[in-house]
Amino acid sequence: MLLEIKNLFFSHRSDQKLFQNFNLKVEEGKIIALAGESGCGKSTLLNLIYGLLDWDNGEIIFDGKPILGPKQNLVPGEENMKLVAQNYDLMPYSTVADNVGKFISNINLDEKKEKVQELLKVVGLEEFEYTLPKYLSGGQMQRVAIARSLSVMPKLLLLDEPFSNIDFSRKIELRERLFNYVREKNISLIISTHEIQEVMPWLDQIIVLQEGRLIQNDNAEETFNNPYNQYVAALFGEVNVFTDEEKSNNNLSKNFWYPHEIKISTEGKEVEVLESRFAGSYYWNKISLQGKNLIIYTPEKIQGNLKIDI
Ligand SMILES: Nc1ncnc2c1ncn2[C@@H]1O[C@H](COP(=O)(O)OP(=O)(O)OP(=O)(O)O)[C@@H](O)[C@H]1O
Repeated sequence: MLLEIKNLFFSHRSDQKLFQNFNLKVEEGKIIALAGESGCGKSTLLNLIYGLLDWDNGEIIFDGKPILGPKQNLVPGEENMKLVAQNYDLMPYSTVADNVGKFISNINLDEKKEKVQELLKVVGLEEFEYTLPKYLSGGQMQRVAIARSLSVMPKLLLLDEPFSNIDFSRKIELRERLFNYVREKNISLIISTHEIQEVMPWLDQIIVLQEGRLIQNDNAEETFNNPYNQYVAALFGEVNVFTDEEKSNNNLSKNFWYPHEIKISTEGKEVEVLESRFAGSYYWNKISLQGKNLIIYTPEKIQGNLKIDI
């Protein structure tokens, strides 16, 4: 096991109960998303794993050794682990290349230069090699910090919202190159995100936190298809929720239905279309099933009274 958290208790303040007897095991070589709504404890958990916070009770074991908080370990951080936090901590008077190469040994300068080039390519910053961080955008600085963290070939890389400042088209390129790179180098990755859809295709596992509790820990498909509760389902976007009573009254197989799962059909339950709006690659529709409003996506605009398959 690469990482094991055992019976961890931690709160930022005495009136807060964030992690209460928290347990987690992470195997080597996995790409894992740490998901959950804002404030659920994602950044805190990454900081705990990296040894930046002192916890009240419990253990964090990384690569067979206990992680120590700042009270016991004056220079936080582990040799085989890197954290890219939301502040990127770049050296302001050094170029992008020097920042990326900060942790790479100077013994073989040609090799170092090659490695820096390779990493700049992964994050798409080849043209900014000689630029100083102050001339970079927030998203570019974030990418420099990611490249620097990869330079040491950590066994475990912790990325806190790595795409938060990066625009959509760049994000698509970056995520593919980044995930392929860590996979190729067998670097385990824990990436915190509240945009789970953005990283889904690359994930081995999703860990869902709700107010400091681990409520689901499954592969992406299982988490999507069998969300533990409404909170988990809602991480994937809009969701229609049926109570147990509504589920049995309507003879449904499950409580949570994503909009794309409910289809217009020639036979089925009668519904009234309340709204139908263009949403790009689909129409977003609000329909009423015996007074219960549902959201469904359709390829065409719909109206009037129709039937649905659910
Ligand atoms: N230094 C701190 N002192 C006191 N409370 C804190 C501190 N840092 C975080 N918190 C609180 O702890 C809880 C968890 O915060 P954390 O930043 O870990 O959440 P998060 O899931 O990473 O949120 P986001 O997605 O918005 O980054 C929140 O309620 C937050 O207000």
